[in-house]
Amino acid sequence: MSTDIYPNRPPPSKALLQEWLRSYGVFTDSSLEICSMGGEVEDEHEINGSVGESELEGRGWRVIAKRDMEEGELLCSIPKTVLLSIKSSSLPALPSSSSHKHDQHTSLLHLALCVLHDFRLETESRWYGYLQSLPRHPVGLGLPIFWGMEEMCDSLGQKRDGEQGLRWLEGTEAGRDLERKDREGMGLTALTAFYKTFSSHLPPTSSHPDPSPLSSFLHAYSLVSTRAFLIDLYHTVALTPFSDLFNHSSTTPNTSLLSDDFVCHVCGSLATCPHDVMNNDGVSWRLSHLGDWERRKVENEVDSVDMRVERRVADGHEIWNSYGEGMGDGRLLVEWGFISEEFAGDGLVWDVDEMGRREGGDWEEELDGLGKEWKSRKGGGNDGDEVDDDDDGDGDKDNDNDNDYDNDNDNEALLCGQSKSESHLLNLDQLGRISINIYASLWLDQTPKGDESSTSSTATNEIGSQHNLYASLTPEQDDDGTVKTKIDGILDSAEELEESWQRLQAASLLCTTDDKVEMKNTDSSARQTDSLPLASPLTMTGKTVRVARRIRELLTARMKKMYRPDLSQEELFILRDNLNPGDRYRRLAMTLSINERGLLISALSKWDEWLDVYGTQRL
Ligand SMILES: C[S@@+](CC[C@H](N)C(=O)[O-])C[C@H]1O[C@@H](n2cnc3c(N)ncnc32)[C@H](O)[C@@H]1O
Repeated sequence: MSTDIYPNRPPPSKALLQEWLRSYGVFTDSSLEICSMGGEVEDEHEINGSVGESELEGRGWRVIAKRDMEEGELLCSIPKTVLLSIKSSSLPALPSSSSHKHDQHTSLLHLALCVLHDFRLETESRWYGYLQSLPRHPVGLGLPIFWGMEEMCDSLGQKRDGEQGLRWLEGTEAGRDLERKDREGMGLTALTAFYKTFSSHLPPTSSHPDPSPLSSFLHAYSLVSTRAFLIDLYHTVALTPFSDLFNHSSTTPNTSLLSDDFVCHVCGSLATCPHDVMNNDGVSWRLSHLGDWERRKVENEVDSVDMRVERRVADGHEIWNSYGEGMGDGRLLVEWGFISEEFAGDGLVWDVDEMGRREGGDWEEELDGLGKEWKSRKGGGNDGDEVDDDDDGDGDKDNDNDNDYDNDNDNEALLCGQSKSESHLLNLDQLGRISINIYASLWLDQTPKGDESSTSSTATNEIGSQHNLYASLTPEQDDDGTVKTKIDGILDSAEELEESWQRLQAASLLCTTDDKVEMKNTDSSARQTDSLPLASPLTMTGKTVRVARRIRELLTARMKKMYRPDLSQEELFILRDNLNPGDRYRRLAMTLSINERGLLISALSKWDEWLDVYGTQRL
């Protein structure tokens, strides 16, 4: 099945795009070269090696610097009059429908309808020179939401590949994201319903007198969802010609989109306009936050979307944009149809309700308190605002994996602090460390001493017990008899855990395997007298040990949710490496799954090592 987009037009042409950009006054630095992404061997295999250059050009572009480019240089400047948005499209306004509320998601759907309208106008559209350059294959651009969907597949083989790919996404961050999208009405059902409601609203054109199939709308939606940017209060999301040619890097982007968003929401003017309300100084309230010089500038300049070099690029290297901070592969796959394996973002995430907590209220307030206290115990200070200055000058995506967590310099630790992107997140970070938020949640679930019978370490329903303990900061008596607040109790326990882990690590470096075995079999109090660091472990409080066991269960349960959890990493690698060249979706999904399993395995091995020594203590 295919779309009815440009059925009789030539393949995407770079020359036509460049001519169109020039004619609409788009500035691009002369040292930027638009190159095809389709030249990879993998792609050639996919279409049996029988492709010409023009066909490859339909598979997407990237931008290369043809000289060294320094910080601050202007890469491109796109007048906002060139943007394709709901406001600029010639599609007549949609009738208001009570069943479709107006939010960012419906804006994307609406914009997709506008784009389809302009596709249907073919050469009569003012954006033809731009739209003809956009990728046409695969239909739906290979976004997982369409994997296995008959209308979006070129062949039975592709359908099977998509269906299998979806299985491999089970239990992964991408799989969870797809489920969430569906739950929140942003899945395939919602897209199909939208098109069913509004397709009759697309006017017939001379090239397309008949309605377009659903696949055309879904393809237009994929283009919008993978290349539209949030611009300003007037356009909201829009397609921005040329700016959308830059690929994404999560770790070392060279540039980002710059747009003044404080335009008039009625007419889009950046300069003072008749819709503005003036303050006592005769200045529009909308522009009153600007200094005199900046105000004069916005009153006189052409309003544009700009991109500047923010990290130097070396001659011959690709220029990477940032589609957003802290983007992990799960999200990249679901929203943009690719993975970068840069291991950025928050790692693996658990939902609040999976942990038996409720969003908002006491829980989040107390997490704020916990985060603050954790920071101050770890020495405050570094809020992670420091500039990443490790640029080695080659502009390469060197995988330097910035630490995304406040005050956590110990990569080997068992625990990490709160995520900078979302302080309430319950996650296992990219370094295999459990967040203090998860630790706190499980710590609170431990039944107070005296009711040990219900704290079996294997009872899975322990996650989910809602004690509402966060509601109180009242001091209480802990396992060891001391009286402390909940937050102090949690952090003392976390510190106790980390200290014991550090001793274990130090001991592992110094001891032979025999020593370790001996230690495992020795009563902890007896070990205090030995001279090696290994032989001087702390005596853990029972609650800390119980939490450690629950963390182990949490990690194991997550692993079991994945497709074929019985396979080892080695077996998975062999399976993946033996896939047919055309099994693109399966390869992507398996790679994501293998990487997430690797993270779980590395975290599990740390907790196993710790429990091997401390888990045998009598609780
Ligand atoms: C805004 S466009 C970027 C330009 C695009 N390559 C093109 O052909 O015009 C976003 C799409 O580019 C591709 N892309 C972006 N960054 C990528 C990366 N790091 N690796 C592979 N593909 C990438 C994905 O297909 C994504 O949906």
